[in-house]
Amino acid sequence: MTMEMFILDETSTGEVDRREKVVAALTDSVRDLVDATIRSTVDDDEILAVREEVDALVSRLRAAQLAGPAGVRYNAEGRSWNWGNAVVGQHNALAPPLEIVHDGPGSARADVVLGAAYEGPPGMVHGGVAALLLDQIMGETASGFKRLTMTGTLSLRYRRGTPLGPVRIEGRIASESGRKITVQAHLAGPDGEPTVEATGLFIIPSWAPVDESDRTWARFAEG
Ligand SMILES: CCCCC/C=C\C/C=C\C/C=C\C/C=C\CCCC(=O)SCCNC(=O)CCNC(=O)[C@H](O)C(C)(C)COP(=O)(O)OP(=O)(O)OC[C@H]1O[C@@H](n2cnc3c(N)ncnc32)[C@H](O)[C@@H]1OP(=O)(O)O
Repeated sequence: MTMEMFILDETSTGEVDRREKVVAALTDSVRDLVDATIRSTVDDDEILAVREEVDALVSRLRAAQLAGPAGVRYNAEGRSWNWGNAVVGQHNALAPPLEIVHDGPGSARADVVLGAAYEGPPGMVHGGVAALLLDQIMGETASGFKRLTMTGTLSLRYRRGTPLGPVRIEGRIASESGRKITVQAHLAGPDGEPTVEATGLFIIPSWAPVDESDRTWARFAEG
């Protein structure tokens, strides 16, 4: 991976914002479709009929497609967007999506409601899903959108099961040394007691710009 993998896209911010909203609304409906599919008890004939309609809708969306994944894009105005991201992607129905709030330097949190699509043990959040969400918020905490960081090592302690439903995730930078940033985080259910605790080492890759005033990063400023 190199900086060249971040795509400079000439789309204007106004157009990005407009398109993001339109497709995000469709994505919400697809999330509903996923939940409805998991929990549906309609009869087999109805399932077959719905499948035909869904297949027809997929064909319509396939009429014009990107050649590969959505990637991370940015424009000259400083707007960046990663619509396909597995956790925060506004156009990815697999993403809850997590809306991460940056409270200040080195601190971030997110509130999300996890439904049937995120189940592992009965009625509980899948352990891999907890790791996925923690990884993203910890990566963003380390980065603060002022530098590029990648997960080096992630360590999780699952203290208790997390019930499906409302979940809060919080992360903060514990320490920094050169290109290595240690982040601590936890995930908690409605009672606020941490159910999963995490420590991660996030690394500024050797090929990434480290100078926070670097113009490359100015372009990635929160958008
Ligand atoms: C990515 C999205 C970007 C979005 C851009 C737009 C705007 C926002 C900007 C920022 C991003 C915002 C948020 C972050 C987002 C998302 C979170 C998702 C995170 C992920 O989902 S990300 C995927 C999983 N992640 C990987 O896919 C990593 C694969 N891997 C590599 O790409 C390399 O492996 C790398 C880069 C890790 C290191 O490569 P390198 O060449 O820089 O490292 P080098 O050898 O120089 O080592 C330097 C010192 O780190 C130590 N060290 C090295 N590796 C270590 C390890 N793994 N664990 C512990 N220590 C390690 C050495 O021991 C040495 O230590 P010492 O200096 O003490 O000797």
